[in-house]
Amino acid sequence: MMAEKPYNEKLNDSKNMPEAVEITDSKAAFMKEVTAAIIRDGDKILICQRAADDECAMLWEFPGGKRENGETLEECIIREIREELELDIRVLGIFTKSIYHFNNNEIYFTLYNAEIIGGELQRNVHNAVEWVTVEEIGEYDFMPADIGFVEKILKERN
Ligand SMILES: Nc1nc2c([nH]c(=O)n2[C@H]2C[C@H](O)[C@@H](COP(=O)(O)OP(=O)(O)OP(=O)(O)O)O2)c(=O)[nH]1
Repeated sequence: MMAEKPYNEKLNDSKNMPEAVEITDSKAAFMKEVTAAIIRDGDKILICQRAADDECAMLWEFPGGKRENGETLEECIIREIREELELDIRVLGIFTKSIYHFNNNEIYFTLYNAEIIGGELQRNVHNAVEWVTVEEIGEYDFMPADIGFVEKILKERN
């Protein structure tokens, strides 16, 4: 059993990340594979605010969600973006992977770079969606697990 990590401990260690994680029933209760996307249009990035009645209400995030059984991580991000925003995306590559620990949970994140190839933006689950520049993104209150991602975006802006 892995020792519990402090709430805000983040690991951004892609070297140790497997491409996909086999989740057995005994692990499923505390381990999630989550995909999210940095969707860019010109110099803007699409960010989303979680709904008021949601886990982590009103914090900002990159759109995405949990992998379902039988789908790959790429299929997962394409499905989630379609469900949440009614956009069709093309995955351009992996921006980063990380493992985030909180309470007794582990989230295996894969954050993709993606571009829109179709659809009309709808807000099916979020409280708000905004297109922001890299200069503006630091002003938003992101989910704890995303703070490292935002820092990496800021660092790589040039
Ligand atoms: N989509 C997304 N989830 C994030 C981010 N940061 C972060 O900590 N999370 C967490 C919140 C959840 O515990 C988990 C994914 O949640 P979700 O609620 O979006 O997943 P889902 O669409 O599959 O949701 P559901 O069907 O279970 O309601 O990852 C992020 O940037 N994007």
